[in-house]
Amino acid sequence: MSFGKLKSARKAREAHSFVNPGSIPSSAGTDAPQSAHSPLADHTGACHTGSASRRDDGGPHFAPEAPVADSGSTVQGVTPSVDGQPQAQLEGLGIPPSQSSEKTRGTATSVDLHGCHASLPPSLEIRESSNHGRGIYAKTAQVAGSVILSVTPHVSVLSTGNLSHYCSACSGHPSTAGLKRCPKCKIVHYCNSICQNRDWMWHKRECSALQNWAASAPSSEVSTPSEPVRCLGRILWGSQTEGLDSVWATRMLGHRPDVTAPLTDRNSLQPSSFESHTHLAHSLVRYLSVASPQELTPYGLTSAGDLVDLISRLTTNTFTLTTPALAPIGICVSPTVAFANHTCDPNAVIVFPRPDSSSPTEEPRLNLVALRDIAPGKEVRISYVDTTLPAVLRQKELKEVYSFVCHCKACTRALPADPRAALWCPKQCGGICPYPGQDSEDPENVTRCVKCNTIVGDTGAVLDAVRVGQEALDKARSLQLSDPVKARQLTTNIVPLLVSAGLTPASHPLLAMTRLRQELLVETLQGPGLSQETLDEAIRSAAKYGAGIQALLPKGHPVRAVALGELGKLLAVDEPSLSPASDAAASSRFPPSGPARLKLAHESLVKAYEEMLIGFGRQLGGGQLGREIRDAIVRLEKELGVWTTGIRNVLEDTPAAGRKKSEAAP
Ligand SMILES: C[S@@+](CC[C@H](N)C(=O)[O-])C[C@H]1O[C@@H](n2cnc3c(N)ncnc32)[C@H](O)[C@@H]1O
Repeated sequence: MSFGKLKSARKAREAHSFVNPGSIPSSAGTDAPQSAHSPLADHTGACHTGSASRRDDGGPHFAPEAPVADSGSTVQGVTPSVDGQPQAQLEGLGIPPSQSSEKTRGTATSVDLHGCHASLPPSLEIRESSNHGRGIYAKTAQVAGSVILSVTPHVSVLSTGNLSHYCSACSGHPSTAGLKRCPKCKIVHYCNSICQNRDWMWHKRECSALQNWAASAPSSEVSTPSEPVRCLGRILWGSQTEGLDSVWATRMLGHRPDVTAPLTDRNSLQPSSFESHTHLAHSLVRYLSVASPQELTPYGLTSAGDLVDLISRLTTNTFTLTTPALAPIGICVSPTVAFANHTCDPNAVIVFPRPDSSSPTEEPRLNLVALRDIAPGKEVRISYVDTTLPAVLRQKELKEVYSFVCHCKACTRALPADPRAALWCPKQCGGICPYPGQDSEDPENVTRCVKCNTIVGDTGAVLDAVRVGQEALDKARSLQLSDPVKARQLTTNIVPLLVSAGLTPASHPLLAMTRLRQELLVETLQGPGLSQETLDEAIRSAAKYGAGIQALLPKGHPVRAVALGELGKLLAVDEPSLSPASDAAASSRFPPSGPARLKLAHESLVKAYEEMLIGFGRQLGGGQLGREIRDAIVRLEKELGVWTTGIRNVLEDTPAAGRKKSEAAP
């Protein structure tokens, strides 16, 4: 199989995360390119903002639905911008400090949506509970793999680094014809004039704002505003277009608490987020060319505080926009899906599968898919964070970004050891030991195998390895694009260190490091210098990552399906140098060579396809990725057939040839 097929999967870095709901990845400067949630986080991200839908005439407009809280991903991690705004201007905006406030919520039952969420099918309803507000509930049974809800997000924007690689209207990634650049701003790109015309209503005002921003940017690195800024721009211009009194705009901007009282405002901000929100507010006013808070009135905002409220809602209610293979490429807002609440053991996920049947004018299409059967009356829950992370890290993110403490079973259940934070038993009995506590000075700070009770000797060394691993992971991620060679070298050094410290493949940060290593190795395979050694090392990383993921995520989880698919694709790549059949060592080596390797590839791809039918929607055929995997299976079966036929011929020919020879002998 040719190598090109790998490319589509290669950047599916965190699969998990926010919606990706899971997420808007935390990225550095406000105006530095930001990525969405980590892919591993369950892709979930919700939004709190309003909704807009496309008109039949092709022009976008805001639907008459009110915005609601979204879940999912978020503009978390929006940090101070580097746009050159002097800090003193922050005070000038008069943004008030965070205060605590008490939220009152009704107890129980169905919520009157005031006709605001026409996109909600009859199989679902919104109910409100006393402890986590409104949520999506199944009215009828939902089977694992069924699409519970499918909507075109009201607003979606690409992350800055992806603006020239994906279409700003449909988020497509045309491989052959290439993308056409907007001749005016020279920043956004489209598949063709259909996509360009469809986006014009959104892009019209954005186009001049982008040009103004670039003209005043202090350097080329910050010549494009970050995606949260561009997303907010589209939301505000959209509110004006639709009318500030429209249901969408009023809910979006918090004008009508009778229709919806957004859960998130500046009062629920964590102190850690306040600075980043303030910087985002600064970037936004610059983008809108607003010189004072008074000039925000045409957008329905009466003060800088209103602006911070809006940013807070965006932060907790934005979903990560991903490719069909879960690579985060931007953010989007869907007020209806934003009703979905969080759990670390979700029964649903958000994906963007792009099935064969999809029309580019409806893409990007967000699909909420059931991961397991959901009985009538049960709440449909997604995860806002990467569920492969240990509870302590999940809780930290939920608190900082979404301002709540998760009390789900995965967070509260007293497990003897969570595989996300575990070591192998030092006696190698097959059991695992939980990570020791943080206080390595404490003589009582022991950890033991949950199976045979053996005590881990040097807990300090384990804690050191975990800390060094986390630092190296952060560093390698930050270098991934700018200096991939250095990033790869870091993974080469650190993975063995974590393994020798005893960490299991599913534990953090080893799992994430293995994944990053796989990505970086796959990058090097794209060029002409494909070596057997690098290919095999990429396969080993993919296999270890796959084993870790399978220990943590349920069957059918899209992240797990993608991991299996990537392993299968790597195994199916033509080997640059086949091991000679006589090489005795080759029979016990992983990965195997020749037909054994192809068989393994076939097994992985078939498993991946079965799981994709769940995670990416059975009625969508697993989406674009499912289609690709199915085609890869067919190609591989042909290839395996050739091998099998070749072997059969050799077996059949040998005695026959011998027979012929002896028959011919005088
Ligand atoms: C995207 S909204 C979800 C819809 C929200 N419940 C509402 O009524 O609008 C995200 C917010 O819902 C609340 N939430 C979601 N999941 C929760 C959970 N498991 N426990 C407590 N609060 C939760 C938090 O306030 C969070 O910031």
